[in-house]
Amino acid sequence: MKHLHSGKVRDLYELPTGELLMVARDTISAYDYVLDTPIPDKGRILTQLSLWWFERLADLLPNHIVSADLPPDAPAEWAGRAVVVRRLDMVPVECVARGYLTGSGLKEYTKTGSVCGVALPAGLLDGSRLPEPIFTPTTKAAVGEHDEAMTFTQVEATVGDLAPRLRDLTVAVYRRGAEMARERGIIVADTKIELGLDPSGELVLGDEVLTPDSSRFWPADAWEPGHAQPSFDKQFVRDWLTSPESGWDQASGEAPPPLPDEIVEQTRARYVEAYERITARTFT
Ligand SMILES: N#Cc1c(N)ncnc1-c1cnn(Cc2cccc(F)c2)c1
Repeated sequence: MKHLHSGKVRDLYELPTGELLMVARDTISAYDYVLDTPIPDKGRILTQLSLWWFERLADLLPNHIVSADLPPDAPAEWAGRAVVVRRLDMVPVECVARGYLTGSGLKEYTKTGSVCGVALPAGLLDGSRLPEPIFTPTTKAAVGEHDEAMTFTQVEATVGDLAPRLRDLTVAVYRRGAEMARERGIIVADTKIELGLDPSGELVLGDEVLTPDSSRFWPADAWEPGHAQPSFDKQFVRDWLTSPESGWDQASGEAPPPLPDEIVEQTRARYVEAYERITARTFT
């Protein structure tokens, strides 16, 4: 099969049928680096979680999933982490919705009092819940570049009449995911979805959806506005990398060192826990 694209943690191939195969790797990224040490089963866990969400979002909009069965000419090791999807004409906007303020949104808010042109109440802190979830689109930056915030006017200039539908669908997907995850003790602070047009001009949900790679997952019981919230899945990795034990100096510009087995195991357990809590299924 033909290799089309490699992201930090996923690859995209074209099948002889013209459909695409989206393959999730066991890699994890932290501090803008793809770490050398894989997290066993991460690709399978997040693929299965995403498939579970696609089913629960099907009443909101159609999706690109064709099959979770491994195509005949794909390597057996991809089983459970490769999904056949139909080809879409992807919208050139990263569709992001935020229910909480942190990261680049907080940075913009601190400077301007708004995010992507949306004015927010004064006095919000890192991790504050927003009065309502907001659409905070960005450009699709080239590899190695950073996405740039877009105002709704810029989205309209880019996609025309699709703009309000991108906004409404992105916020609706976020609301559904955030509500269901919160009932299971996980805050989804924000999420990025990919939308594309099918040949009939219908907007279709692509990519992966509501995973810890496409969203910020926070443990609800640790939520406390005013400082950076602990990541549900990446905190063990972040804490070790920034501890003296790793010997890594982030300011050096050098790539992080390999992770100890203990950190790998704890991180794998967090992915399993997120999957099992949200889906109420046992990961096997
Ligand atoms: N999903 C989807 C999709 C589709 N259904 N049709 C056409 N293009 C795409 C598509 C193009 N880039 N990406 C991002 C991406 C995803 C997975 C792995 C990667 F390396 C990169 C998605």
